[in-house]
Amino acid sequence: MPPKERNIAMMGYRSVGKSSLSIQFVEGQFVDSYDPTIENTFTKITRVNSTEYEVKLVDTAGQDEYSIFPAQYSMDFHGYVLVYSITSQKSFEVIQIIYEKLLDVMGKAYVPVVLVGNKTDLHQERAVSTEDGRKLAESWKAQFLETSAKQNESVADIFHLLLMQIEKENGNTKEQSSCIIS
Ligand SMILES: Nc1nc2c(ncn2[C@@H]2O[C@H](COP(=O)(O)OP(=O)(O)OP(=O)(O)O)[C@@H](O)[C@H]2O)c(=O)[nH]1
Repeated sequence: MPPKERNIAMMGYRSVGKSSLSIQFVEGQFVDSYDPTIENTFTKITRVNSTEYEVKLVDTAGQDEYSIFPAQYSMDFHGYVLVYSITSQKSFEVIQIIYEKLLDVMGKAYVPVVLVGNKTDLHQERAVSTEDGRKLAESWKAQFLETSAKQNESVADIFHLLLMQIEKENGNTKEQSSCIIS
């Protein structure tokens, strides 16, 4: 069977680590420099349980509270990774605005989303509590993870959870049990 194609967009405020998470997932490395993204697309074959997926990952340009939701990201996407940095309250506020705009532009009450609080290695600079992140995700009925792109902590789990969430949305629940990522 050919892999299932899944298109996923990474969204969030500037400099929260969208590119770093994408590169860590796809290439298994962390580059400690900052180069603002315009748009990048990555492809990776990944397996969740016995199903193979071809993930097309679109790393978008950072957005702020004034950005209009880019129309090109409202079509042909199966799910969204919404990223903030645990060191930035502003990025946490912006992600809520991005989520509202996403639902609005999709005209749906539910869209497969994983909320990600990145940069957990910078715990001394933490500005957003785990509890606040979890509560926000609960209010969205979304999955929630805290990650470190730098230390490769929970990075693959983001995509694993989202792929499962997308399966559920498509009515395929058999893959909700135990999971293996490769
Ligand atoms: N300590 C630490 N730094 C990180 C982490 N993830 C990203 N960074 C750093 O944060 C800065 C911004 O990372 P990017 O991945 O470029 O962020 P982005 O969200 O893609 O930024 P835009 O392209 O502007 O939207 C870079 O200097 C990264 O090295 C992390 O988990 N821990």
